[in-house]
Amino acid sequence: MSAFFGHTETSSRSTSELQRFLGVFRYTRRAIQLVWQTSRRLTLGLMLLTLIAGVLPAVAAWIGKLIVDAVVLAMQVHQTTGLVEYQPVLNYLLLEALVLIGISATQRATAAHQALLRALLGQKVNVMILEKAQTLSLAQFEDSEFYDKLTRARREASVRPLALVNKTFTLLQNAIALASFAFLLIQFSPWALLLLFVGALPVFIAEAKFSGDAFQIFRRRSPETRTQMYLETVMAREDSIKEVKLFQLGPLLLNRYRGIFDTLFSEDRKLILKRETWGFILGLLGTLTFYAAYAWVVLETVLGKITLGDMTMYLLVFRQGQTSVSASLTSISGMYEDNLYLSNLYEYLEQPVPIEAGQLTQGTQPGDGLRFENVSFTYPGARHPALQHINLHLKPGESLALVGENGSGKTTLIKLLTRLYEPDEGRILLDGSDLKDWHPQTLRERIGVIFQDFVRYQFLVGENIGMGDVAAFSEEPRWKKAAEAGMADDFIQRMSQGYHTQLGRWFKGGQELSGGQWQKIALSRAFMREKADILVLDEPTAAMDAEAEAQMFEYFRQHTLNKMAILISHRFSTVRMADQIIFIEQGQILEQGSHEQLMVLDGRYAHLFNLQASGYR
Ligand SMILES: Nc1ncnc2c1ncn2[C@@H]1O[C@H](COP(=O)(O)OP(=O)(O)OP(=O)(O)O)[C@@H](O)[C@H]1O
Repeated sequence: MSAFFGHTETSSRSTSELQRFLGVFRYTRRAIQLVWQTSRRLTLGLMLLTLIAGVLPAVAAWIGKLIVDAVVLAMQVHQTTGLVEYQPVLNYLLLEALVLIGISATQRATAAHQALLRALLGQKVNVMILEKAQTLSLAQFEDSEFYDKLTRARREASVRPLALVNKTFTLLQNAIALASFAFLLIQFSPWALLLLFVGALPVFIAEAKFSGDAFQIFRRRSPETRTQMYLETVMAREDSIKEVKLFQLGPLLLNRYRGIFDTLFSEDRKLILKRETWGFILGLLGTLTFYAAYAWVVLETVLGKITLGDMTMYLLVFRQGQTSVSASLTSISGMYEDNLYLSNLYEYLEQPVPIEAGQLTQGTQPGDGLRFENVSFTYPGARHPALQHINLHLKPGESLALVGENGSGKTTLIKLLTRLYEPDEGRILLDGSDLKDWHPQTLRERIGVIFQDFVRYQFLVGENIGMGDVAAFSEEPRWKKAAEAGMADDFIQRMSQGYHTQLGRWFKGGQELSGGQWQKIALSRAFMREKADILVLDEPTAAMDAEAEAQMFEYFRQHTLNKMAILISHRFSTVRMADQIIFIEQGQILEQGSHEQLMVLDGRYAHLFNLQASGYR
């Protein structure tokens, strides 16, 4: 045994191991609650079937005994009197057949209940996972440890709650069956009962140990599993296959994919072989105890202490009892495993959600606009700050352009403004009040943002635009108005089904758009937000031709008279149109002012502007 467990355990250690083992069952109650909430009728049905299925085998064994005894009696009667008494035996046979039909009907009904519950529960848990995802912050999604938790929860947890409940019921069923077998067996000898339990114990201990190991492996390897999933996506998705083909990345990626599998598989193989070998060896103990009991019962029958009917019954009861004990113990160790997996689901569901406690729907100085006061921010885990001591003021009706090299912090500034992250230092004020104090809903309604990596929804063209304002998601006249502003109306009109054309390649009849066309869709989405008075465009025009970009920005300025507009662009021909320009370098404001002021300053902005202008000449 010590080779199996690797070391001898001290008693205090075994106590804490036992506590840990029992502690893991705490999710059983919650899983049952979850199943109960999913469907009371099905859960009750399942419980009832469990009870019936628990009692019927003992009844069948009891009738079996009556049949044999009736046969023996009939044989004796026939030998002594010559009479043939079929009737009692036939009656018992009929009864036994009915009980067996009952058993098979309960099995089918149980399977049907389980299948229905599985579908309902899978959906419920998936919705819970997705609902929770909506409440989490962007920073949580970017944290790889948290992301692992989410992946683990999504992969396994939707089937685990039902598995756990099924096992709980199986345990209950086996416990009932065992109680009824025990009732019959104890009349033979209490020792036989003890033998029954002792024979099954080693298998159980092995099972519990190995399921714990399997879970630890599952948990530890989730980064590898995630890499596998990622490689599958890269090699089999339409948006990456282009590059994979042209760069001939297939073999390289496949090799990496195979490599991960090989490492994981060799670990799996070790565990499987160990599990099954020990299962067999320890299972032998069970077989041995069965044959010991067999010999004992046979001996008692030969000695005439019990009838032939009793012998058949006891043997049947002992064998089925043994199956029930090992099934119960396997259920328990399986429950242990399911509980471990479920702990993962609940760890995810109980992940603290950032509290957005603000209540303001109006600022203390309406009309003051947007202010950054000494704002600094470092990404979690990053060594250098992404933004440092940012100060700016943008009044209603003004436009601001952010320029700077790649990675200088422009998008980060927008992420802070939209509260996807909180500043580490300083404050961001809207109409005189800290963004933190604003009601999140009001704030979201006031800000319209299109990021450079905006989402290309595989929905209808119109819906892609409608996404900009969920309240008007399906309002066709609004789609059109926004599309006109975003310069998308022309090409949409020319599409096969106009605003009802399906976009993307995922679904039947979907049409793909060019990069610039997608950007026009994204821009139109921004124009859907009629109520928003802060409009942010983070390089949404990079794929458009220069003329379209200038035209768009001009339109944008005209239609955002009392609004605040923030634009990130690498094109100085557009940037120059903004009232205020901020040049950011390595997270700090290097230069700030209007185009004219910055040109007079003759610094970095003027240098880059002239560089680009000479390129155009
Ligand atoms: N989610 C993130 N986690 C950690 N660091 C990040 C994250 N996003 C950006 N950074 C880092 O913060 C810095 C600023 O990035 P940001 O995206 O704000 O640059 P940018 O000025 O918008 O660049 P570009 O012109 O390329 O869009 C960069 O050094 C980048 O590596």
